[in-house]
Amino acid sequence: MVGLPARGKSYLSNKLMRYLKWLEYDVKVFNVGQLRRSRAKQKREQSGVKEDHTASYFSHDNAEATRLRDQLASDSLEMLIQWLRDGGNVGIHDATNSTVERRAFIEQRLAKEEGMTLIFLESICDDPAVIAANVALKVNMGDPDYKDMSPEDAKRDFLRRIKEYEAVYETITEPHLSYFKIINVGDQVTVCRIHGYLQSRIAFYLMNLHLKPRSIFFSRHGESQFNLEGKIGGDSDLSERGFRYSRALPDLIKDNIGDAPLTVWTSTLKRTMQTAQELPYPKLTWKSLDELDAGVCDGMTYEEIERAYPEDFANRDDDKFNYRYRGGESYRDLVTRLEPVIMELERQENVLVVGHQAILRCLYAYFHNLPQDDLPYIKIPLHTVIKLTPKAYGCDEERYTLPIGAVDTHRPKPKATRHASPPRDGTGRQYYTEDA
Ligand SMILES: O=P(O)(O)OC[C@H]1O[C@@](CO)(OP(=O)(O)O)[C@@H](O)[C@@H]1O
Repeated sequence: MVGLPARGKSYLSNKLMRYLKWLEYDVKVFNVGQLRRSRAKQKREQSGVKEDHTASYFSHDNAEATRLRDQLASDSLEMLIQWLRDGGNVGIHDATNSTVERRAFIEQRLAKEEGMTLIFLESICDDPAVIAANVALKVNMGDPDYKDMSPEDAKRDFLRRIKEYEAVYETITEPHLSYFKIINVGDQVTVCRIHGYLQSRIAFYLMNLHLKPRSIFFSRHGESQFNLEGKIGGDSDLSERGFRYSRALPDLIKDNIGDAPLTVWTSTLKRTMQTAQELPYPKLTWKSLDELDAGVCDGMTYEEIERAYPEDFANRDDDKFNYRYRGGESYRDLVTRLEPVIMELERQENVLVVGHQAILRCLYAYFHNLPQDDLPYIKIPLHTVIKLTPKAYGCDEERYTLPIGAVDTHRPKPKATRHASPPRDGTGRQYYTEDA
């Protein structure tokens, strides 16, 4: 990363990490500010010495502090390189890296490693509202740098820190470097020496980002005939209760967003289109939103599948994310199929996706950064609207359940599986961090 403090570098690092992880790359952010704070904490605990990390520490006239900061950035880079050597795919060095000299140092260090590609991502931001929001986030989110200061003093100090960086900041002009430059989070993206699939995907993703406030609504279709009969897949009509849900949905949405514009997305299957039919908004039908293809099991109940294909049934319980139905799909296949949908969801403003159980689990897991093992078991009940509001880190969530009965199609995770998932923090919320 390259950029002044409060330009959303950590925001972009974490967002990019979430996207690439969802696409199954192994990604890690190495935040130099976090390293600085954890080392200072260690020192305080061991020797009682409390380091001063107020703005003067960030002054480039302060030779000793500059040496310390360069050392931290270098140590963090070494950790990143080691992590890549151990098999990681994408390491993100989240620091200011705001001078030609610092970038040259990184370049020289990486030239010694075989098979590693270096790309800079510079975040430039001259929108005062975005900068002010980032400053407020830093000051008001209990950042350890400012835990002993009043919010006013913290803000003053942080603005001084920004000034210290402005004094030496050099935007990327080195013509030989590979880089993306992103201006005001998605308004403009410049790419230089970007090649190949992964790099192009990243460029494409950055181009579609925006910070406008908006909400994303998820609803499964109303209860279907197949849901009532416990059958999976198919293309059945809604049940009588499902149609009642489709008639009640417009008021629920209207109560929520008033006259704000909204686009409704459905799959090509009858149950989602019937659910959306009363909604007075522009609609888009996506083949990519069709439910997970259950192959030879399409139209069967879980009991029938267990009887006809006992081994498959057990394998699915054993590793539901990877299990692919005979002649059909796995959840892993769905994630690949849904990538264009995610890209478009990032670009859009208010959207209501009227989808299916498996499809909505995949989309929901992206927004909440949930691990693969948990993804196929996420609860997406019928007759419930889930509202996600993207925030600086992660999403706020509200759920609205309409009082119209429906069957429960959720099968819980069996108790003992061979691939028990390690405990992970799947909230998607990250502590707000800044530069070293
Ligand atoms: O992966 P599991 O938990 O089986 O859930 C997916 C299933 O959900 C269902 C309902 O059981 O979705 P939908 O309501 O859209 O029909 C099936 O069609 C689909 O196969």
